[in-house]
Amino acid sequence: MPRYILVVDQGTTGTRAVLYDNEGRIINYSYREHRQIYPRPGWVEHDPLEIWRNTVYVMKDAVKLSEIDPSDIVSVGITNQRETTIVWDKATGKPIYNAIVWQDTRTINYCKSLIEKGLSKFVHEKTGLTISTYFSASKIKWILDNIPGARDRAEHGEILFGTIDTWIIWNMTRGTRDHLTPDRGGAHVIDYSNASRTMLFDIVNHRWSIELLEKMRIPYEILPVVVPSSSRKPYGYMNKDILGEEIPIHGDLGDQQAALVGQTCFRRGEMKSTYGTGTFMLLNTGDKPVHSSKGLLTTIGYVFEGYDPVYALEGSVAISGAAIQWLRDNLRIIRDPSETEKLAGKTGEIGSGGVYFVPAFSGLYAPYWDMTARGLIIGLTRYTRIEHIVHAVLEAIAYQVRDVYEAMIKDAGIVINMLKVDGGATKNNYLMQLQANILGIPVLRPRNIETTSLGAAFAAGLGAGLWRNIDELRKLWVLDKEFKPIWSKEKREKLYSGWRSAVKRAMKWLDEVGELPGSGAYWE
Ligand SMILES: Nc1ncnc2c1ncn2[C@@H]1O[C@H](COP(=O)(O)OP(=O)(O)O)[C@@H](O)[C@H]1O
Ligand SMILES: O=P(O)(O)OC[C@H](O)CO
Repeated sequence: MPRYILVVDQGTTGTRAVLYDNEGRIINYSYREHRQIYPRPGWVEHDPLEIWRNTVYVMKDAVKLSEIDPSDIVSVGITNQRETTIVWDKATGKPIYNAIVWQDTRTINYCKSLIEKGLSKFVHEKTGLTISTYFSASKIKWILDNIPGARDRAEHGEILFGTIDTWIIWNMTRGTRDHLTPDRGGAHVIDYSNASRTMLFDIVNHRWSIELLEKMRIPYEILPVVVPSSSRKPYGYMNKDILGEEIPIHGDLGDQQAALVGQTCFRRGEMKSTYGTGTFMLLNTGDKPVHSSKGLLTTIGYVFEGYDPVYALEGSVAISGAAIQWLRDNLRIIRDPSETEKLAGKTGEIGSGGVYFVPAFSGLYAPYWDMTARGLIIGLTRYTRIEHIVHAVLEAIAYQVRDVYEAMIKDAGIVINMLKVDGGATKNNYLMQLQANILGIPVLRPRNIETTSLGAAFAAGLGAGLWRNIDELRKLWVLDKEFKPIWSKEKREKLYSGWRSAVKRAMKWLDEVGELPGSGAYWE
């Protein structure tokens, strides 16, 4: 009898439902983009109800396209853009505010105040994170402080907080009876990997940090229950109204941790880089957290029932594929991301012609962690054409990975001699070749670049007993193409040092110029 796993991969740009068989092969998938809402400079929101509607649509569509019987789906796995924050009414299911997206920088002044109060060391030791607008904590606080009545309702248990996985699982199980939190209207859960991105979770003792909740005045009552990323007991069952069958949900992972799993980086020292809206490089550091001194985050990789927890060092880059979207949506110089490959290819030996693009749209994340940096294009001359700028945008994606790679080898003290890559932007062969040239090591792309959804399928399938252990999963990774570096060391280092100079100029921009008319991005 055929047996399938249905995965929902809810990303920053869009939502994908993918059906996998028990060999880890994609049977079919469906995808839908959602609106990016920018109410002010630096603010980024999504409509949670639109995301839920899209989730239902893509699940139904993927099942229809696959022509399978939903009763053959043994489990559902969820993976999601992390940190993005939703607070909703437990009774009506209505969000009390839009989802505040991980890239949103409205809480910059609040985060600065936490740093000024000397909380950086405490936060880093407890949560593994650097105080930043990036994580959920300051976003929750913004909603509680700014939406009338929210704090009071939170204290009375009327509203719930969740990251996107929480929101989707709650909606999937809403109205069903057999789930982990019967008093909350649906399964109100978050897995360890997602919890470790809230800046409220104690990653050593595996519990919500009461000290941090008190310091930020966030009521415990609104927090979800933390569950294993792969669980034998389902968190709940998807409501029969959705696909006509009640299907158990056994897997939940933040998308970057899911990609680590999908790339089968199960051993200490194994690493991957995922190129989606942002780029995220994760290194498996085994069952103990490694604290970084070079601007990397320490995070929970995954917690699979029956295994030791796995920690990771993470280099997060906020803007990579998003810069391509910006070329398409804001500058309108391309119609489709794939055009960048051809345009950049036109430049030949000239490359970007001395142009650098620093996409600090949400400040700079790893390894710089500068919330006050803003984007720039530098090195322009009258010679510069669209293709040089496009080239500089692709280079920026690759240079940011080099920055993180440098921090990774220094922090972890290991030799890294190849990089496994995945995510939407890795379709771009030109970008992958640039990446190998800029790193000076081979770049390996697997046949399935939807590694994020594959990781969630592995988590759900392990929980449901479709696969017996992680060794079975390792065999399912298949190489598509290896990109070998071809630049000389001299060329590589010269161009990279130009990048470092460009980054320096983008840093501290808001500190230097203050708030300019029209740039109003702050929440006081
Ligand atoms: N051929 C391409 N070249 C460069 N970037 C691309 C290409 N195709 C897609 N992208 C970028 O990849 C991103 C989508 O990848 P995906 O893995 O689906 O992201 P997410 O999970 O963040 O939604 C978009 O930001 C898009 O601009
Ligand atoms: O939506 P993605 O794939 O760019 O991933 C977003 C990350 O999870 C943010 O931390």
